[in-house]
Amino acid sequence: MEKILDYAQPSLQGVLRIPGDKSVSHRSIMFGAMAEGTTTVEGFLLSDDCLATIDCFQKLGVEIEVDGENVRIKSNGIKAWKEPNEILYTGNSGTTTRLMLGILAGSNVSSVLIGDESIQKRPMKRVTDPLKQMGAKLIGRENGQFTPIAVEGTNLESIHYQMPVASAQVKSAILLAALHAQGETIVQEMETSRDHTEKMLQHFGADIKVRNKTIRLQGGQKLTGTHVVVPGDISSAAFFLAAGAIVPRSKLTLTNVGLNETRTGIIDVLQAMGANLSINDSENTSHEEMGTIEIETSSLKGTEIGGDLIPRLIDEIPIIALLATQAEGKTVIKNAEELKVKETNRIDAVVNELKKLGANITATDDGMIIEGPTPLHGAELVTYGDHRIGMMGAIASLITSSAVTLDDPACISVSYPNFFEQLDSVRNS
Ligand SMILES: O=C(O)C1=C[C@@H](OP(=O)(O)O)[C@@H](O)[C@H](O)C1
Ligand SMILES: C=C(OP(=O)(O)O)C(=O)O
Repeated sequence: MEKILDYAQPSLQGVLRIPGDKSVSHRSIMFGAMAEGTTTVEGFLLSDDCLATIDCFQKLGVEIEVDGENVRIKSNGIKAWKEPNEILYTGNSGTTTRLMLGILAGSNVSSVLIGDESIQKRPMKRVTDPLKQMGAKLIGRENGQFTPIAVEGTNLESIHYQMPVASAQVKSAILLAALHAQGETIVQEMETSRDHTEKMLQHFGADIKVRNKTIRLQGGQKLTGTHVVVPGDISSAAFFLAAGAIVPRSKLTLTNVGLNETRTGIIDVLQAMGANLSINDSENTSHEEMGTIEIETSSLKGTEIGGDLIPRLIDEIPIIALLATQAEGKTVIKNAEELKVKETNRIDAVVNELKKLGANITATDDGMIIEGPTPLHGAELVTYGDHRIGMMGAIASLITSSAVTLDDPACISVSYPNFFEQLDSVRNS
């Protein structure tokens, strides 16, 4: 059902505790299911994508109890999983689909993976190709390019793999397969992508070496159940960082924000644009860095975003584009062609929807160019079923001169189920 967002010149004030990181939440379940013993998770993100991951492992016979944001996983390790008698449904989640392929390849069960309409269009060959080189038995639509994909768990060999694309999902699928393969696997990245898998492997007791964008992992290592504290998701925080910067008379404090440096590109961009923000990174209860960020209404200037910054903010580009519409001068986003294979083609979706609001924005082959500042007006926006496009539209509505209609606000629960509740809690008027 559509949602009409009609806010009369609001300001934003208050404190928000940012909900759990989606990438770390997925991995906490996956690692807990592969490990021997009990794993307890604190701050788990109860979003549609992460619930899809839980559902897949429950179908594999892993005992998982969810009590609010606390999750308990009991497993006797990957060899104890049972063959699922149902298809594993990965919903809208690229992370679930791609990482599961790596994990299942080295298990001793046979299974079939399928996702929603968006997942069925997203490229899987980037994962199935290296996994097949490791000996994985995978059969997917169009030669392993798309789901549904059937996986027959088998004994895997190690691989020396030069990543052709900066993708943490590809890297993680290979590393998780490598854990159950024979010999040492080496993965070389062109640009450093998020390293939650590497950090969590260490946290669960594995020996992994990372140096100069080269990762080495010896196969046959056992993981041991442990306690995981999930930091808040900086990709979710990004929407409120942007809102705090562009909505007049605003000041927001965001607590519990994950500050892993492979994810903090949004902070670098806000600083380059001249935003009024401060970070206190003294909270230290997780194996991942976390802290509090304060942001105030800011005068922004355009900036250039490309190169190795892109993987550090890939999911934040929709909201950065909105920021850029309010910045003085030109913002150029380049080397971001990966946006075309996300939940939807995010270059086209961002450009189409921001244009409807009156933005001066042009799509390029590998990104977009935005000229600002431009006053924005209301319009009927399409989310394309993409949570990040939906949240970009909702934040834009805080500064539009008239109402914004979102066709499918429900898609936001893929990563941020309490987004509107949190927005209402800091919004005056
Ligand atoms: O590994 C992960 O948890 C993710 C990796 C990124 O995707 P790619 O690996 O396709 O870049 C990111 O866009 C996605 O939201 C989550
Ligand atoms: C791209 C995203 O997630 P996934 O690839 O897991 O669907 C995202 O959350 O923006």
